[in-house]
Amino acid sequence: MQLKRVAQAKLPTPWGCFTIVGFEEIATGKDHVALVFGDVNDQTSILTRVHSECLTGDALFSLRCDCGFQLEAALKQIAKEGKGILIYHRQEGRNIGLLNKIRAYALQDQGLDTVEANEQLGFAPDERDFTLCADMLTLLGVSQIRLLTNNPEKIKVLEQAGIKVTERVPLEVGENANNEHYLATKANKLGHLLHLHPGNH
Ligand SMILES: Nc1nc2c(ncn2[C@@H]2O[C@H](COP(=O)(O)OP(=O)(O)OP(=O)(O)O)[C@@H](O)[C@H]2O)c(=O)[nH]1
Ligand SMILES: [Zn+2]
Repeated sequence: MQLKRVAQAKLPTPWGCFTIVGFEEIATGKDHVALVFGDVNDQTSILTRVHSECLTGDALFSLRCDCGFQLEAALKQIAKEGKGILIYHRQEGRNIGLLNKIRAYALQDQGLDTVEANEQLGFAPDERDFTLCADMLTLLGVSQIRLLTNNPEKIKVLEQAGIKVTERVPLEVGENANNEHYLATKANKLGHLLHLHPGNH
């Protein structure tokens, strides 16, 4: 276990009242949170979103990516379902950090795609470690999930880490004129399962 559970409190949102649970990585002190809705310990397969931190999309309204739209849609869907979990995985920029993501954006402004930009900066296309998310689920007493994602790699790593993913629930929102090339690269180079509508927004 790489994390400890530290604190929890109510978190009212426009879509319902969640419980925010705070975790700390034992090795580094880095914090992560999960938003929990309803009874997630009833032995059913729990609707879950593993959301990677994206300050620009989640909080600053960026249209370069689909993150903010996915965050809102996932919280709404979990509240509508009456139970579920959103893990807010604090590995910004696919874990290269905010400042390197801005460097990667600058390279994309010069014509590189999201994968080439990471590589030019000396990083793998995706540096995230989803085993931490499996640990958060374990600390929440959840071992079986229906995962809101378009990324098959997330399912693979969570299953290897001992979480049973009984279903993939697609989360395709937020396509726009600014991110269509970015989304196409995710589909073509990173294996994301997306149905895109280029030029049709
Ligand atoms: N390095 C880098 N990170 C990015 C870029 N654009 C978005 N991100 C980060 O990518 C992460 C989100 O990953 P995505 O590839 O959008 O989606 P995913 O989480 O793999 O898959 P879904 O579950 O389908 O959303 C967040 O941490 C963003 O900050 C970029 O151009 N470069
Ligand atoms: Zn984003």
